[in-house]
Amino acid sequence: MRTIERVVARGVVKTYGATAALRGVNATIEAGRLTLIEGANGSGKSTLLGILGTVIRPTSGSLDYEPLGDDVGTARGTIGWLSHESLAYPDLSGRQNVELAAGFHGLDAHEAWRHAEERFELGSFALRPLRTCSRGQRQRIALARALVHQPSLVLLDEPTTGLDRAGVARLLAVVDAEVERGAAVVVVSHEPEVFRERAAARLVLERGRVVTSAS
Ligand SMILES: Nc1ncnc2c1ncn2[C@@H]1O[C@H](COP(=O)(O)OP(=O)(O)OP(=O)(O)O)[C@@H](O)[C@H]1O
Repeated sequence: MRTIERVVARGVVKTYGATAALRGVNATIEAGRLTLIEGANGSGKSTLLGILGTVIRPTSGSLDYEPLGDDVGTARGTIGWLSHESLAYPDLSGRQNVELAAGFHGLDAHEAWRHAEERFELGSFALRPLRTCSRGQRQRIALARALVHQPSLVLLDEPTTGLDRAGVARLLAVVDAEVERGAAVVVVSHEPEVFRERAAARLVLERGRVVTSAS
């Protein structure tokens, strides 16, 4: 699989009717480091993550997934996404969800499950229908699913949601391992202090604009 080394957003605008969610965002996301996106409710964080993840089309502006280029279809195969709506099937078990995602990426489902089970410490809860799992358990399965194909761009929207202290510690270990592996990891969080010390770059949004960009 070809990998993304850098994502460059230039002049990205996204409007929903009369609402301007993003008003000309310039940003560079680099591989091998954690980029933290911060901002108040409604400042455009999830919209920006959605655009980086190719699930939302910008109204104007451009995205370049270096060295793959601007074709979102090519980039999509190497993106891992953890979102509010974990995009998983509630009637399937966690294991089936992970195996399905592995199959989607052309991986051996059994092998992918064994690896995910060990890495994310997925206990017997992962064998029950997802809808019967707690929020924290679902979040762990969603993370396992998002990372099953070793994506080079990892997008995590509010990844601490529903996690207890041990869960947050486990999540941070996964974030560190992904950065170490060389992935570009982007986190949107209302708890930025949890990530700040390991974030090599920060983007602070205010009403659709980047007001602080530090690395
Ligand atoms: N599908 C949509 N249709 C209409 N307006 C939208 C849509 N998605 C987002 N918006 C608007 O765009 C703006 C930015 O929303 P976005 O969800 O990106 O903000 P956010 O910073 O992630 O917010 P939060 O911290 O509350 O999750 C908001 O004013 C929101 O109401």
